Amino acid sequence: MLQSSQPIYPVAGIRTIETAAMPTAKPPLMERAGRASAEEAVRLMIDRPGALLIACGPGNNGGDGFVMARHFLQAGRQVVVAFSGDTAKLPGDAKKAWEAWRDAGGETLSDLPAAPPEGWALVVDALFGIGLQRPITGRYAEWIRALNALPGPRMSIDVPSGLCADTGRVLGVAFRATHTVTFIALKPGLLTLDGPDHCGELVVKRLDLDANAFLPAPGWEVRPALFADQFTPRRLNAHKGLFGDAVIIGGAPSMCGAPLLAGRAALRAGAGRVFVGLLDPRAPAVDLVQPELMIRSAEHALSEGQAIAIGPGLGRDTVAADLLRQALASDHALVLDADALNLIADDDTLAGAATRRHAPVVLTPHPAEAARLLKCSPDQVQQNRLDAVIELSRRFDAHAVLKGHGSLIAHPNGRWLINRSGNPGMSAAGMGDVLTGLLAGLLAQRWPIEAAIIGAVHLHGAAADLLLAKGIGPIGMSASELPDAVRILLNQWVAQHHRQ
Ligand SMILES: NC(=O)C1=CN([C@@H]2O[C@H](COP(=O)(O)OP(=O)(O)OC[C@H]3O[C@@H](n4cnc5c(N)ncnc54)[C@H](O)[C@@H]3O)[C@@H](O)[C@H]2O)[C@@H](O)CC1
Ligand SMILES: [K+]
Repeated sequence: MLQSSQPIYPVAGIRTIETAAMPTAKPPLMERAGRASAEEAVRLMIDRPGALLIACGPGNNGGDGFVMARHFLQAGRQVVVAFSGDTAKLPGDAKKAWEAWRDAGGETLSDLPAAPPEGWALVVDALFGIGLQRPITGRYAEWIRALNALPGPRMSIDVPSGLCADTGRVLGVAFRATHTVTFIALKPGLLTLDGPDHCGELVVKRLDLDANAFLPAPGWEVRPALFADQFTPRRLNAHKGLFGDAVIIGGAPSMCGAPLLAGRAALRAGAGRVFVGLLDPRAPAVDLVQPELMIRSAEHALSEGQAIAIGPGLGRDTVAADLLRQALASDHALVLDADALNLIADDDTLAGAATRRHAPVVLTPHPAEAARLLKCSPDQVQQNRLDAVIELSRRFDAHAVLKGHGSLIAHPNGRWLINRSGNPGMSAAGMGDVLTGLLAGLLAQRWPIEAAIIGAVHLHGAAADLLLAKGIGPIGMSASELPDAVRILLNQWVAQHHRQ
């Protein structure tokens, strides 16, 4: 079954939904959140007898922790609650949750207790959620460090404490959960930058709310269901002309590997023919590993194909700039990667030509390339990856993909998505070239632009995940291994989709 995509809301959106839903919510949202957390915790504690520890913070995230604790107490389970704040200062709902815990006979410790000899059945982080406002210091930082050092499963309520729910940045120090139960909908910071490293397994509890009915989602999680319309089985009476021609331009002297990798990926993604236009005059006339690739001079290749990707190993000299100018003037869908992005960042005329294009443009920068395009530092891009990709798309009136864990996609219509496939095996040279080739390959087959981008980004990560599952990586996974895995997945997905 191709699972449908889940909506993603920044904190401001979650707040809007909460405010709209709260007045009429029966049972109240905090009761639902605490109960949902308890249900998830039960699953994690199967075969783990003994007490669980819940560390509660000074806001409503702490309130969820008190509700959860009460459920376990009432179910006869040993539960220890630590809360170092002043109960008189708890916000309304959290105060009620603490009172209900106290009235049920629960005790609250003002400091973290020593772990029992057999360890905790589960450690629960209910310190901070979406209300985190600044870096964590002092006692809360000490608590988080101590909790992180404990063995066994560790669960975060809503957001790992210390993680910015909008950006995935660690503010000071952050709880490292093995499991995170998040409420109402996904948040961007759980899915990109340092978010996935801190969330562990991520579960969404909607609290019986249809978030989209309160506020249309601005962003979505990437899932194959979003591009499954393109999964067409091939007719028996098919020929290569039906699957389009992809063109890859790049390969200045000593940089021919990059466009060849992209070309191989385009072939494995199903393009009928792939032209690779190389700048290096001494480049080999044939790729002996992949002789199907049609190697041409860069100039010659530009006159072929339905989709062009330019940039891998392109270099930045005047010949490269001139080729880019020609590619921008063509009527084809155009993928700009690597040095094509660097050239545009340095030349306002080229940037203007990219922005004014009628046919679609896709920018696929890594954070350093995005920084050059946005005239800021890579750190600034990483501080808020979502804002950066939206700004890139807006500034160039183009589709933009910001690479890195939790790759982000922004479309000129304002819609954005976050991809969750992929693993650290992809931190290797040539992986970006493979993504560029996949995009060109899907565009050549006339996938609509959004489906091609979402599909290529997801396939790229999913292929690496398939290799990982076979023991090929993360250490030593190489870009040349990805295209074969892409082919396996695409064929599986098409077959699966048509069995449903
Ligand atoms: N509002 C609602 O309707 C619901 C809220 N829920 C829970 O409530 C959470 C949000 O609650 P809040 O808005 O109270 O926010 P939090 O509980 O995340 O934290 C806010 C509190 O922490 C303090 N604080 C923020 N950053 C700090 C720092 N670095 N060091 C020390 N103190 C810091 C603030 O002054 C405030 O007291 C959600 O994440 C979720 O867990 C759920 O119960 C679902 C319903
Ligand atoms: K938390």
